[in-house]
Amino acid sequence: MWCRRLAGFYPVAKALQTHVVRKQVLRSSIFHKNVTSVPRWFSTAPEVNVCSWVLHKDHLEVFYSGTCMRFNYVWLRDHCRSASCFNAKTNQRSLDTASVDLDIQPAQVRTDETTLYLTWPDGHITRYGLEWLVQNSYEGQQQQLVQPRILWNERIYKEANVPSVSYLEFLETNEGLRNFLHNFLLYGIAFVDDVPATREDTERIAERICHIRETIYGKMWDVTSDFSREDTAYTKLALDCHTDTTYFQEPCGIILFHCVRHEGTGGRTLLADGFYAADQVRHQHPNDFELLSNVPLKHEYIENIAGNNNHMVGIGPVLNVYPWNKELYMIRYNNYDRSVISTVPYDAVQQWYSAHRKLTNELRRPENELWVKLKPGKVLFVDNWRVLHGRESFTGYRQLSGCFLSRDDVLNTSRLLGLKA
Ligand SMILES: C[N+](C)(C)CCCC[C@H](N)C(=O)O
Ligand SMILES: O=C(O)CCC(=O)C(=O)O
Ligand SMILES: [Fe+2]
Repeated sequence: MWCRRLAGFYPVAKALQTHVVRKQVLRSSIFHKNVTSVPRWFSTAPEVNVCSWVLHKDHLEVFYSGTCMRFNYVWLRDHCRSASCFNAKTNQRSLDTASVDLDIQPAQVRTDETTLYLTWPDGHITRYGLEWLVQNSYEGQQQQLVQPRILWNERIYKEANVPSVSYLEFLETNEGLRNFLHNFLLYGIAFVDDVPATREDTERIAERICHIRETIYGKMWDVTSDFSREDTAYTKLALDCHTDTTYFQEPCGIILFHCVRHEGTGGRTLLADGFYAADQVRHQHPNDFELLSNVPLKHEYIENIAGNNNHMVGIGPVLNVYPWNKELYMIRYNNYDRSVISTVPYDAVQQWYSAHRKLTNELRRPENELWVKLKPGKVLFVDNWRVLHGRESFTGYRQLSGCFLSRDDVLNTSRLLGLKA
């Protein structure tokens, strides 16, 4: 663990044991040339949320609310929330960061029960709420998920009995929409029932959340087996699980599928939680996980038919993780659209194929597959950055209406409804 815990760090423990309450002002003269840290801790209160801090040569170490945080001095100056540095109305920085001396150090530091006060050499005073610091420090962020989720296989998803929302609740109540988005964020899939089986009503459902992401497929699209586009999706063939638009630099965040007509057999939809599968790889074969998150790949879409001339290229690894907490945020997996691998030498290529195979094996485990038959009236939302979809081959006329949404926009609406997203 990066952060030194209370029990293991003597000066803090000692300060707490003896309930030392010292409100002191430290002058910058305590920075001795050969001393990298000042071996004295200062605490503000003997109670649970005691704050202790120590000035080091190049950072301020703050212990508060069970978290040991280290702050760079330029950062502390740059994030100043005073009226002259930050516009609280627009939430924008007014301070010109380039005007901050990169060797800046505070002239004075003190804390009380709730706040850290820093006085800078020019006399400017910065105040930080201690809770704000916990929330916004690197150490605090490492202990949090950007997006809390429930990873699932078939059993977990089915046992959760996640309710669908009805067309009317979804359109007419904020609670209906909020519950729907809550489940969608947790599981990466969600259903709206009783939707009139038309393109227009599917569009209405989409636009209840945000505006539609128009792409080379248009705003609303229909998938029929007419080979109207140069892609296997437009046939009756089975499709292995994949994410869509891997060949966009930013793959579409959300897909809506509404099977408005099917007269025939087969055509069930396959869903698999890519993050569940990737997490199995992370635990069982950490090096493979690492490789899949580091090797960038190209995906490509080329079509040349009347009215549709496109050449799209997207570059990025299969697994995308936030560097500070290793949380997965996007999987880019489409073996149909994966282009030439030319970004790594031959020996890494072998390892990459082996890692890719492990992920594929996880994705294809029958117990990880959720099969659903989409019927007219049921709209499926898929988090295309997380959940893979596929389909069984089919016979007869089948028409799938749908559209894409941008992830940013769906998260925006979710946040406005009070959800953590
Ligand atoms: C969903 N919609 C029918 C519009 C797109 C079909 C795109 C198929 C493509 N192979 C991909 O995976 O992106
Ligand atoms: O036909 C289907 O069920 C899905 C086709 C597909 O993968 C797509 O349209 O992206
Ligand atoms: Fe697809």
